[in-house]
Order: sequence, then structure tokens, then C-alpha cells
Amino acid sequence: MTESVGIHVEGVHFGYPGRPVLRGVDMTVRPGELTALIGLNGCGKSTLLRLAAGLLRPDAGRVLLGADDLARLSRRATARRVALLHQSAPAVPGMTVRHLVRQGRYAARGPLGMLREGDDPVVERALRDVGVEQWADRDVDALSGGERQRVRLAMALAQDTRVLLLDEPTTYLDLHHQLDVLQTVVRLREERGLTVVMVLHDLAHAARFAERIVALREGRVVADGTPKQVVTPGLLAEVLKVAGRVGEDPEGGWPVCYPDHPIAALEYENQIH
Ligand SMILES: Nc1ncnc2c1ncn2[C@@H]1O[C@H](COP(=O)(O)OP(=O)(O)OP(=O)(O)O)[C@@H](O)[C@H]1O
Repeated sequence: MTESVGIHVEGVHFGYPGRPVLRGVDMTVRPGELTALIGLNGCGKSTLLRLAAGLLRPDAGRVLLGADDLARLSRRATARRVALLHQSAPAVPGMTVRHLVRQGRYAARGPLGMLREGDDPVVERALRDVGVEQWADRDVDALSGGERQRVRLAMALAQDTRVLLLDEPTTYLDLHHQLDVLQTVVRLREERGLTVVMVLHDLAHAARFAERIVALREGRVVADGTPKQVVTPGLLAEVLKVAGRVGEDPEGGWPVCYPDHPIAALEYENQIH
């Protein structure tokens, strides 16, 4: 197995024009660790993943993959080290599943390598990893939203990087396939020593599948630790703005949340009663 690579986000500030988003983020993901990133809509999770994938540059601070500062790496060198499954992707008219997944090989093979016909074992393995090999010759356009999401995961895996960043990988998936994809990610991390950060909105999934949870609020890290350390009624209230209780799964031992009301609704009810 190739050596795993950690991620170090150090003092990162970032804003879009007129909109500060990240306000001094420090985050260390250890090599081979599976981390879930959580927080309310708009708190900066996708932005942080894009910075860790080298698609955006910090206004201040730096991002390192292992010992490499992303600011010093070319786009192609970065794409050999880190793959990002985007939250949403444009439609790709007239492209087969295998063709799309093969796009993940661009950084490794270059444009001429992309044109060579013939099966690339990494592409075929990525198709099998997420169980989409039976659709390899179908048009991506003709797939359902959930099917397409799994194909996009295969494309990220085809990049064959040590670091995998997944922005809401379970979007569009039914519960069966949500669990299937999360178990696949856990398996790949174990088999290949991948370092994984995934944005998840389902705290139950984060608590069950991640070794570590990092919570963002308004562009700052406000909690960072194991699911047991992080998932508390305080986290539900302060970070996710829901009132609720936290218990423990009787078999697995991971935290289980019982959300009650959104906090704003509670405050509103208190005002009118
Ligand atoms: N390209 C952009 N240009 C300007 N503002 C942006 C851009 N992308 C995101 N933003 C803004 O930056 C903030 C953080 O966005 P980001 O997508 O990182 O949040 P998020 O935590 O991933 O949210 P969600 O859970 O809704 O996906 C939001 O206020 C968003 O409107």
C-alpha cells in the first residue's frame, strides 16, 4: 500500500468578492483518517473542500497535503494528489459512463493518454468499486440522479489519489445506496489507506461512519474530535440549531441524535406564548 497523506489547513482565510467565508480555519486530517465536515448551509464547508483540492487559493494561511504546500503545486500535480467529488456537476450530453469515469485519468495520463483506446485497469476498478460497471456503455444523461451520483464518485476514484474529498456524496441517493456508498468509502479507506474528508448533512451518518467530526460555524471550526466527543446536545443547539437529545447506539456504540425542534422555531414559539 502506498503511504497515506495527511491534510493540514493552517490559519486559512477566504472570501468571495464582498463575502468573507472562512475566518481563520485550522484543521489537521491525519493520514488515512475518515473525517466528516458538518455545519449549517452556507457556513463554508464546500469552500473549505475546494481550497483543500487546490481549486481556490486562500487569501491568508496555507493548505498542505503531506509536506506539499498546494500553493507551490501545479493544477496537474495537485490533481494527482487529491480528488474532489463536487456537490453538483454540469450535465454531459452524449457521454457514456466509462467515458466520463475515464476523465478522472486526465491528471495521471495527460491529454494524449486520454485519447488512447482500450481499457484502463484503474477506470475498470473504479467502476467496480461503486458497482456501476453494468452501466459502463450507457449514456450518463440517461441515468437517474442517484445513478449519476455514483458514477461521479467512480470518476473521483479513477483519479487514484491518496486524498479523497467528497462534498455530500449521498445526495440524490435512497437510504440503501447512501449506506452502500458510505460503506464503500470506509472499505476503500481501509484497503487503500485513503485519507477522506466528506461533507455530510446527516449527523447520524457522520457519527456512525466517520472517525472524526469537524464542525464549522460561520467560517470557523467550533468542534473537532471523535463522534463521541463532538456529538452533544450543545453541538446540536449551537452548530446545527436544533434542540435534541443524544443517546448511544446499543450495538455500535456511536452517538445517536434525537432532534426535536429547530431552535428558531422554539424561540418563535416562546415569543408568541
Ligand atoms: N462562487 C461563489 N461566489 C460567491 N459566493 C459564493 C460562491 N460559492 C459560495 N458562496 C457563498 O459562500 C458561502 C459559503 O458557501 P459554501 O458553498 O462553502 O457553504 P456550505 O457550507 O458548503 O453550504 P451548503 O451546506 O449549503 O452546501 C455562502 O454564503 C455562499 O453563498
